[in-house]
Amino acid sequence: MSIRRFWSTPKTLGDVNMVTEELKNLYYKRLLPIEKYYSFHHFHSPSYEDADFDSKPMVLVMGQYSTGKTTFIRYLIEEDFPGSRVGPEPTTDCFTALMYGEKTQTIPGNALTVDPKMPFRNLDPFGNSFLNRFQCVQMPNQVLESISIVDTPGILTAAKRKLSRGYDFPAVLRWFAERVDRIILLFDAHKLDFSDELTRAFGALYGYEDKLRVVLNKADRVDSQQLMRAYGALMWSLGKVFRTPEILRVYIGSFWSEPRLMCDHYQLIELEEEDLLADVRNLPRNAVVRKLNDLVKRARLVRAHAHIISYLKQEMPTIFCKESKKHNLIYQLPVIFNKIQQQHRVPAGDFPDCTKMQEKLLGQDFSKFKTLKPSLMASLDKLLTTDVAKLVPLLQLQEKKKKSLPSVLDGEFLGTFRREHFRQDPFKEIIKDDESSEMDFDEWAVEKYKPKYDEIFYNLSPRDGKLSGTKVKEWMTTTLLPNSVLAHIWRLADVDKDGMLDNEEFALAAHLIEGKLEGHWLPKELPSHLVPPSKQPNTPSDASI
Ligand SMILES: Nc1ncnc2c1ncn2[C@@H]1O[C@H](COP(=O)(O)OP(=O)(O)OP(=O)(O)O)[C@@H](O)[C@H]1O
Ligand SMILES: [Ca+2]
Repeated sequence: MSIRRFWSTPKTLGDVNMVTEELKNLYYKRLLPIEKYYSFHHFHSPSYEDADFDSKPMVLVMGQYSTGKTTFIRYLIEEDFPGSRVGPEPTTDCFTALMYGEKTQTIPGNALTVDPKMPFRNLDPFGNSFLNRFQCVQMPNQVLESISIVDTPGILTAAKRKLSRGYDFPAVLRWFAERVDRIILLFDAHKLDFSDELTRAFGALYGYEDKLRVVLNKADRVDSQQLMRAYGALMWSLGKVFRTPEILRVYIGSFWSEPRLMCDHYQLIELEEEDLLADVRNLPRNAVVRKLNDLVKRARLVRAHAHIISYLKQEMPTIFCKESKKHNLIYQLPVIFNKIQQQHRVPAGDFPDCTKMQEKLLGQDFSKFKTLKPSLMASLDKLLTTDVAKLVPLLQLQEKKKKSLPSVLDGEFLGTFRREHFRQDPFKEIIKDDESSEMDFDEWAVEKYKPKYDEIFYNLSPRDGKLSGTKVKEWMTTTLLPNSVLAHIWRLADVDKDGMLDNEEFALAAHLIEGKLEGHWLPKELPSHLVPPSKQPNTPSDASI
């Protein structure tokens, strides 16, 4: 795809910025003072900073070890990234944030937390053992121009987890879950497994179910009967840990750029892939709405928190028995939650997890807590009612503008061929037995294989010397390569962009497919020695200098 090509263009940026600026303004003016006043950051989550509002939409990829997280990311960004390792055993032991950068570089966790331009400053409290396992890889990748992606260490089964990680893994996941736009949770259809660490990690996602997309990966490795069983088991287990399993969308697929195994549900996999990629593609468009949602969610939690803290303060005796009263209050917290709900009409869903709150309260001196400050609460109510409502027309305006943009999807080759695939490796690898080719324009690298490709070409009965997209697609899909890869090959091969292939272009397509099946990378753009002779620009002699 170059996935990027389907994302909003900078034309809408003005409005996006307007809404973002307004969100920042609301946060700093209305929310932050209350957060500070009631020590919200200590209990729940660090304060937002500019970078939290300004950063690109982020996708968190998580799941049990070896479910194909790193492979999935490589597939999304259509190239390999520094430090990535793929293998059957637990391989990734780092959180890696993949972000756009002019040049490829790796920034270690400790440096990231001091960079105000990065949205990672307040990861600091997770300590050194985490920061040593956190890094950012910047690279000039087209997909990363629109989104950032976070690769996470695989979640281990109890048997594999001999050593603890040395940092609060679920808490780190929660930190990311709060800030990202999408959480992609991978399962292996072949080896479905629910460990205790996994269940604990789910706790970290509590309240962010709306961002979650579940993937049942490697679905081509099992037959339909096994797939049905795996799907059923997955839904059952998810139902036990999530409050609203029915809204969870599960995508069945095999997300990598290798040929798939032929199976009864092959077509389903293609459709699901299309759906999930469309979802990811739409993230930049929905990013502002997501930020608004998260701000509202946070404001509601802040409101509940302010009521809890001030209630506790009010119940504390001034002089005697402070400790015993404190313990009593902590014990009664569920009842207190109930009271606040009724007295102040705070919805039950706005409250934090009671057990976690009890744990946090243990170490606190309640007498230092603050009482309810009406002016702050009024400001918060204003945020939740009028201020947010004022932003809606801005969002709609933005929505309208988007629709008027010419859809880049138009004119794209065939419905399902929306993605193309490119890799960074030097293309000469593909023509490995052509080492002698010293960029000689007279010699087309595909020429010597052309007769065998011609045979296929003429067998497909071209009309007026050309094959239509539909016919070529039919033939291409017999290779079982994912559509994303085939669409990229199509883009490279249809040199004159007329939506059809002549015999030279077809030979080129077939040559690229063969190279891919042999395990070589595809080039991003067509190198000149692969451009068919009839499509070569005019002879070099009249090229201007
Ligand atoms: N769609 C797929 N179909 C079949 N095999 C796959 C698929 N995706 C990945 N694999 C294989 O599964 C193994 C694990 O892949 P990968 O290392 O990407 O997983 P991971 O979730 O990142 O693992 P870890 O948690 O250990 O980092 C690799 O051997 C990889 O080749
Ligand atoms: Ca990995």
